[in-house]
Amino acid sequence: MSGISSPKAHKKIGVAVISNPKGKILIDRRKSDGEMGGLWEFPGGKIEPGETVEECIEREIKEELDIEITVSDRLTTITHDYQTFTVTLYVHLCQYIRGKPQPIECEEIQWVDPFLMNQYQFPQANAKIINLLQQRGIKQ
Ligand SMILES: Nc1nc2c([nH]c(=O)n2[C@H]2C[C@H](O)[C@@H](COP(=O)(O)OP(=O)(O)OP(=O)(O)O)O2)c(=O)[nH]1
Ligand SMILES: [Mg+2]
Repeated sequence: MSGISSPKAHKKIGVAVISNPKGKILIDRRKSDGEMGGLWEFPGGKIEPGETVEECIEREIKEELDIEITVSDRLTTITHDYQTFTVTLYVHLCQYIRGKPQPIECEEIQWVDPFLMNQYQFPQANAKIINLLQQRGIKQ
């Protein structure tokens, strides 16, 4: 044990669970070269200073996918410790309104049934989101 360790970065992320009228949810695959490369995620990104979570989600979805959505209730908030940083995901349910999703910042996009999400590889922090979506699916 030696040396001074600087605290881990803590990223605060607005995350959109966008559903369409068929009950499918939009996921995107992260670029293969970056952090968590090639993993699937729910679209979203870093909350900027002065921004609400809802504003962040609307902005990120326009920037990343160029579609129009409605941001509804918070589904959950998850804090997860990765090896090199900590992340808090502020996850909101959202409804797809219009526009064809464009893979502007990602590798690819898919609409998936929540019960088929186990076939996709997501970051560790996402397990709870997927469980919640599957529980909701059963209740409906
Ligand atoms: N968007 C999104 N990010 C997620 C999910 N699960 C998860 O662990 N993350 C992590 C991965 C990234 O470290 C971070 C989001 O980073 P980002 O790459 O979308 O955001 P950003 O461009 O604003 O951030 P950065 O490149 O400046 O670090 O949150 C998820 O489902 N969606
Ligand atoms: Mg992002």
